[in-house]
Amino acid sequence: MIFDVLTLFPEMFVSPLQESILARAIKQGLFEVRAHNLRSWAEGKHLTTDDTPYGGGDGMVMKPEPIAKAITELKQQAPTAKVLLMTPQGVPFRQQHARELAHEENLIFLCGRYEGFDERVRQTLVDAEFSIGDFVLTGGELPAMVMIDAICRHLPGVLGSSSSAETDSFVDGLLEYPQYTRPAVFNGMAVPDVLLSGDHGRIANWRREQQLLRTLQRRPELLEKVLLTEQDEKVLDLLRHKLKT
Ligand SMILES: Nc1nonc1C(=O)N1CCN(Cc2ccccn2)CC1
Repeated sequence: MIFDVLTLFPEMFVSPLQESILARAIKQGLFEVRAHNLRSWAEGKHLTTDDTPYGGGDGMVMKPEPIAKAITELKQQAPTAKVLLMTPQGVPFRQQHARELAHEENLIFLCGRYEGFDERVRQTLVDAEFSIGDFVLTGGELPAMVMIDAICRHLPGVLGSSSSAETDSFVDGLLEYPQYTRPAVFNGMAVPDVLLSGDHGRIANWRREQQLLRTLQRRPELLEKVLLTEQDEKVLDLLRHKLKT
């Protein structure tokens, strides 16, 4: 997988990729991130990339020409690359998108600053628009890095053997169960006995119940979309009853 990023701040894509899992995966050649400065495709004495909005108003709008030139050039090397625009007006980015996008060979991320891009960029050059949440950031770089991180976890070999993206929160549509590690007692708080029992059937049931409880308490709306077994439904009825009392 090759991620191309078009940005005014390519340096923002250096240190997050020099640490931990992502750094190791890059070293192993599992994926590559190429951050390009949009200014390289700008014209004129000052290499202008933005201008004032037609119709007046505050802020600056990113000019269409440099972006069109950049995308055209990148697509010469990767004609099937999907162009993704980071914007608060985008589709809310979800785990399912991360899983699907991990199957692409090449993705091009368009990171905006200021008030965003000239609408003609969006209409003619962008394949999909994503938002990472209903809040306004200073630019599209962090959203692009968030998406790259989430997508990479689904690339073969990135998470290594010890864990898998298949057991993530949201994979089965439920929130994750609580995790514990040594010591067995910390500040007077003991690890639940079931986890020390060695009874893997009981542990699996306890973990599933904890997922259902946590999802019911924190994100009940997710339960509408989840495929639940009859056992799950029974547990949920009990939990709802307990929560009422
Ligand atoms: N939340 C988010 N999830 O994705 N992006 C954001 C986000 O807040 N921003 C701030 C505005 N930037 C500039 C901009 C504005 C409009 C159209 C395109 N670009 C983009 C990134």
